[in-house]
Amino acid sequence: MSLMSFLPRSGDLPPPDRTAFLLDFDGTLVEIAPTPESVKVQAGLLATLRRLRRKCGNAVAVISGRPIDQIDFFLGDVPYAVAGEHGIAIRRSPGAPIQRANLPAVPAAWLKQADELAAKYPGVRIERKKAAVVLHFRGAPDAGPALRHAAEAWVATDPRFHIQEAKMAWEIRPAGIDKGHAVRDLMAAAPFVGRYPVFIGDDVTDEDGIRAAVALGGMGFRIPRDFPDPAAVRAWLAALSGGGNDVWGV
Ligand SMILES: O=P(O)(O)OC[C@H]1O[C@H](O[C@H]2O[C@H](CO)[C@@H](O)[C@H](O)[C@H]2O)[C@H](O)[C@@H](O)[C@@H]1O
Repeated sequence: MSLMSFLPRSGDLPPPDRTAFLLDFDGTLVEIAPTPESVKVQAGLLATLRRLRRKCGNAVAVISGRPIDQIDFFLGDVPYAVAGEHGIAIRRSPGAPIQRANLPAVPAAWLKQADELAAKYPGVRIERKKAAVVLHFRGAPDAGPALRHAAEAWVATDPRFHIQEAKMAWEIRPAGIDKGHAVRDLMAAAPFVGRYPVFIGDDVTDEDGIRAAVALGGMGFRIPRDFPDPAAVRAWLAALSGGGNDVWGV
């Protein structure tokens, strides 16, 4: 497939000094892997993001469901800003303090039951975050409905929490903050403020970011609707980062 055949309306982008990139991580910049820790950052991605940052006056952020320290592990200080845990934690620039929304912790009883479910269904992984717990069933697909059933029973007792549908996973987390919040927060300050936001994601949680980018007058793209896969996103960003300022070289 040629580069041009999958480019989503790139000609509509304003020049680099007026555009900001807000990028999801799993399934967008990197391919989905069997476990959260086994994702591979493809050769060239870091160089592409560095070039894009230079070209766009630093207006490049990663907005992930992962905690910020995991994004740091995979991408270092390459993104200028990082939002983690679907917007609960935000770091506005490299080295800046992380700002966390004040949200309730997942009840200890739910965490205990989650561990019991993992023991009952080999292959199920429990990922704990500061304000959430993720029930991963990529290693045990048949356990998905039972895990969902348990999660629904939990949130039915406490309306402060909801279930975030994810890829082969159910995430139980506090309601009220989503990736749209992260987009609005980052876009309110330099170097993002006043720019045209371009959000790229692949999952249900990214729809909040896409809606927010569009509401701010920008664009949102979703894999596989607009790009076939993360390789296509990386190729597009690489072309933009290397192109001329007039038409972004693509
Ligand atoms: O918002 P994202 O950056 O897309 O993060 C979403 C979740 O990604 C991770 O889980 C997903 O990716 C794993 C690695 O490819 C995969 O094994 C798993 O099945 C997926 O659900 C991460 O573990 C979660 O914390 C993120 O919320």
